[in-house]
Amino acid sequence: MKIGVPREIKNREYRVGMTPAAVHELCSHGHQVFVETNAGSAIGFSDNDYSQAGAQILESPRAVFGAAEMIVKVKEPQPAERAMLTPDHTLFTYLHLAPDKVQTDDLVTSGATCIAYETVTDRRGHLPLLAPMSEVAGRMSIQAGAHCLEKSAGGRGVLLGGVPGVSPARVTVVGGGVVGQNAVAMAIGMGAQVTVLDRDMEVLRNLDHLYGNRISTLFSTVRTLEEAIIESDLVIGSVLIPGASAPKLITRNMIRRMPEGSVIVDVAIDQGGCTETSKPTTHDDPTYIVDGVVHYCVANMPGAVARTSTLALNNVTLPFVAALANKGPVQAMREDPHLMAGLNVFGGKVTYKEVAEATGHPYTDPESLLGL
Ligand SMILES: NC(=O)C1=CN([C@@H]2O[C@H](COP(=O)(O)OP(=O)(O)OC[C@H]3O[C@@H](n4cnc5c(N)ncnc54)[C@H](O)[C@@H]3O)[C@@H](O)[C@H]2O)C=CC1
Ligand SMILES: CC(=O)C(=O)O
Ligand SMILES: [Mg+2]
Repeated sequence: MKIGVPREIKNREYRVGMTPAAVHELCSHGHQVFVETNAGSAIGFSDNDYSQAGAQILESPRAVFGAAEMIVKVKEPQPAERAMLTPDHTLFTYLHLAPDKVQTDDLVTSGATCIAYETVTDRRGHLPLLAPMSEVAGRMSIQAGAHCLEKSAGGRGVLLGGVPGVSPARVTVVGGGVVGQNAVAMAIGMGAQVTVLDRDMEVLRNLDHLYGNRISTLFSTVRTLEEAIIESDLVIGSVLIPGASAPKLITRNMIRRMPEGSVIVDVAIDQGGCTETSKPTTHDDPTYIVDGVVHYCVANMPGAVARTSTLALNNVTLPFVAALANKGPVQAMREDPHLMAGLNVFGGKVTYKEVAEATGHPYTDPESLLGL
């Protein structure tokens, strides 16, 4: 198969869809890989590294899209990239379609086969292609939050760990999944006082087992959430209902009652955000203030630590890229229901229920389309 790796064009996005090691693996299976010039140069993967791995370097995104049958990326395709997609393309990348009707409409119009990393599943029902970026974003969320709590960033001037004789900051993590668990680990490491809310008792039991009375766990209801939020210095928004728009659990009324200069890091912003006041921001301009509360809502947080993130992402995507290339996308999905769970748009039809519901497109069952 002919595989294309364009340079990412989202704001401050330095990750790349395939590392030279991944390219080498694909080429050794007999595939052809086309990499856009400088696709990885910002994180130490030069054009020469890719050439030595067996790739052909092309000068423009148009040349890559023109040469390739499958496009392997990191972030959702931007408008200029969507305009280059055709029914002959398979697109394998993060998509986050539910809160993004415009992108969904464009992918439907393109006729391409669009497989979203974030809805591919595994045997345990987890999301293996989202997990490494959630690990990164969860760890970063506490770093970002600690910085936003500083006065110069608009925060209330609180140190997460406090000092002897002065209480530590109160950190509330809403959603104890992969982002949440990594945020908890960092917040504890920095000496904060941590509360985690979730609706899955197994998640809360595991956290309790790990940290005992170092943290508080709360079953998430409107009441417990409200009580925790209004007392927090730092809130991490990390809920997810796979494929769906994030529920707006944290209301404007709760935010109004938080202390002046407190901080919300809404990691769930890529699915639309879990507060009523969240809107996506960029690494260039990551925060804004509503009712005295600093909001950090960067939708591609792992892009800031792009080398670590690219290596972590390739560890999990490579087996799927290889299966798609070796078998062809339709056969690969027929043989693997977990890969098929990633199919969001196919031949002009929306094949993921939550995306169809959120964007007003009719839903088509992927099994029927793939002839199962
Ligand atoms: N902004 C960024 O750069 C990045 C954002 N993310 C996003 O972070 C979000 C979280 O991802 P993961 O931790 O991997 O998901 P996950 O599925 O591992 O965890 C989500 C948790 O939310 C919980 N939850 C669902 N409804 C809830 C409710 N009403 N109250 C409390 N908890 C509830 C679930 O039980 C689950 O434990 C996703 O939207 C993901 O796309 C991930 C990586 C990077
Ligand atoms: C998951 C995601 O949105 C990211 O890594 O940018
Ligand atoms: Mg206030």
